Amino acid sequence: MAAVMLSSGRKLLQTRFPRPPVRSGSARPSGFFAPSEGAMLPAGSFRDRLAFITGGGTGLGRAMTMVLSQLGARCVIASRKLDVLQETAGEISSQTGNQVHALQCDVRDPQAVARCVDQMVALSGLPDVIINNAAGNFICPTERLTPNGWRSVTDIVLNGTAFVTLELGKRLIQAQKGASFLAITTIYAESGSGFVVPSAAAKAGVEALYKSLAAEWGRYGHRFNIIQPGPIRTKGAFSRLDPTGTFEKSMIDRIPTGRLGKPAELANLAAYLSSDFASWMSGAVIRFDGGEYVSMAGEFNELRKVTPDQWKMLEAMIKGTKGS
Ligand SMILES: CCCCCCCCCCC/C=C\C=C\C(=O)SCCNC(=O)CCNC(=O)[C@H](O)C(C)(C)COP(=O)(O)OP(=O)(O)OC[C@H]1O[C@@H](n2cnc3c(N)ncnc32)[C@H](O)[C@@H]1OP(=O)(O)O
Ligand SMILES: NC(=O)C1=CN([C@@H]2O[C@H](COP(=O)(O)OP(=O)(O)OC[C@H]3O[C@@H](n4cnc5c(N)ncnc54)[C@H](OP(=O)(O)O)[C@@H]3O)[C@@H](O)[C@H]2O)C=CC1
Repeated sequence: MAAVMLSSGRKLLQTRFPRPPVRSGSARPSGFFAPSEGAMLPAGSFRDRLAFITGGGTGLGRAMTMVLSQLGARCVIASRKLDVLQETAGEISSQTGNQVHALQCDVRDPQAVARCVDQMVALSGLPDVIINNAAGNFICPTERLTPNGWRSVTDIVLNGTAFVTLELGKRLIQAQKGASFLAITTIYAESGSGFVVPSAAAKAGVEALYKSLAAEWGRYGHRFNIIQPGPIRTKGAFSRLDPTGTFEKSMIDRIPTGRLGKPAELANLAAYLSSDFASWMSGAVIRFDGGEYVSMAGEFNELRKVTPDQWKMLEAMIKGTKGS
């Protein structure tokens, strides 16, 4: 705690500062921002709730399924690879004691989505929580992209999210059941980004879809929110976006909190947004990136590299300038 003193000597307020780095002499900001893992919400927050998570077998989808299951939810995870889903479902349910069902579903195919929802309804009913997390992506100069390459990403990300949302939305409306919809996009959905253009275009489309439905379907008891994660190590993402590992250090260097995110951190935010604690939250777009986006955006942020001695010199030069 640090007190701010007024000139009168009176204490104005007390501010809590993050703990200093553990390693003395370390200049890495990550020491200030240690991740907390473990479920953040009270136990039982999702008791009697059913959650449907696309791409729930791997990476961030797996982490979100784990936290929801720890908090009492029954979960259904769906993607193309049934063996991967079944392994994850078995591991999570044996740890949490709550049911996790694995259903094969290619979200690019609206009929497959309808069949998957039929199977979920037969097993457990309609969901209270829907997380559109499935995605495809790869780095590629846009002039090298084929129409099929474009389709392979946009079909999963934009059409897949739309097919899942339409299928479940219509059935929930028919059943007069409210639900929380969450989409996982990315920070460049807002800025755009070269070299991942199909993903940028599709994720921007997902954001428009979810913001639009937040306005239109609130009357049916549906909330729609979006998380834009920054870099979080998963095999699926890093093997396709930094296959040689060359860019990781420069990426971490531009993140003000000095580290990558952790799947469990993202999962806690997703659980909060999907929970009753967030029942007044709809249409929100939450950037969750350790500060990477603003760090890349600010024109002067590279001045972090200027040393104190260099600042002395710069200040003298600036102050020595007379006139315009
Ligand atoms: C300064 C650099 C910083 C680097 C930072 C690194 C880390 C950054 C982390 C931050 C990440 C931010 C956002 C992340 C968003 C994500 O979505 S990550 C999730 C990634 N996960 C996945 O992609 C999993 C699923 N993916 C797949 O299944 C496949 O990759 C694919 C291609 C999307 C779909 O598979 P499939 O349908 O089987 O498709 P294919 O038949 O294999 O291919 C279809 C067409 O696409 C062409 N293609 C495929 N790969 C490439 C490539 N690498 N380059 C060019 N073209 C490619 C393929 O040739 C096919 O087209 P044609 O038939 O015309 O040949
Ligand atoms: N990791 C990161 O740094 C970031 C990730 N994100 C987003 O987070 C989410 C999860 O990514 P991450 O966990 O890293 O990567 P993964 O590759 O692990 O996750 C992608 C998931 O999507 C599933 N999937 C792909 N295609 C389809 C399909 N046609 N139908 C159904 N499911 C499909 C995959 O399963 P299967 O192969 O079995 O179909 C896989 O489980 C994505 O939306 C991604 O865009 C955003 C920003 C940063």
